[in-house]
Amino acid sequence: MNDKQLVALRAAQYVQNGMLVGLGTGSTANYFIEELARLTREQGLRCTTIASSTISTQKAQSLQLPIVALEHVASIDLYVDGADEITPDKTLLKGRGSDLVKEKLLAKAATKFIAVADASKLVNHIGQNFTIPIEVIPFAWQMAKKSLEALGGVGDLRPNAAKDGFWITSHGSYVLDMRFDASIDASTLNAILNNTPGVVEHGIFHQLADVILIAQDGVVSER
Ligand SMILES: O=C[C@H](O)[C@H](O)[C@H](O)COP(=O)(O)O
Repeated sequence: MNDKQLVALRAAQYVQNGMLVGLGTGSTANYFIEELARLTREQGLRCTTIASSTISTQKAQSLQLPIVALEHVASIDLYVDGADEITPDKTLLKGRGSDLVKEKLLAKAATKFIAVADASKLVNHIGQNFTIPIEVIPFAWQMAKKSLEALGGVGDLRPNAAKDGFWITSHGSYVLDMRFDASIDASTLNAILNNTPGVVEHGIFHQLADVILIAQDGVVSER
């Protein structure tokens, strides 16, 4: 069993009968979805799920997990998702994929948000290994980019896979992938991005994770 699978299995132990459980997106979240399905099948666990992406919806449906749509729900019991970076103060960087908006809604709506990752995701500061994904309204991208450049941001629109156009998220946004000076702390950067007109959502998940589960060389630790 690899570390991503191990940590996902540990997160599944937090699921109790009757819970409404948010499903993240990515390879670690996929292991969690598979384990929920196994517990449902083999141990009679009863829970309802809500997915952060089309791909996680399809995965849950293919495993016969009960699923409800986001628009029917105001709060959930538990959300489990992976991350691209995790800092010592439990700030996450997410959004390598296309599903930031739903991921952050579920993270915020959850009574408990558990982030799950292998140790490769641990960093000292946000933006250490990846650019910050910033979803922008398509018609606002130039103005949003200029605002962020004035604050020291450097970056550009994410190209699509064929490199003949721009990446479109599941919410219909463009993505600015930007770097900022490492001296800007996550709290300040979070506030800057929250207050920039044209920004729909961004990949800094600050003060949202309640529990971080990290697996390293077959051992899971909680922080
Ligand atoms: O948008 C992508 C999500 O933030 C993922 O949770 C993140 O990229 C981690 O993915 P993985 O579990 O595949 O490492």
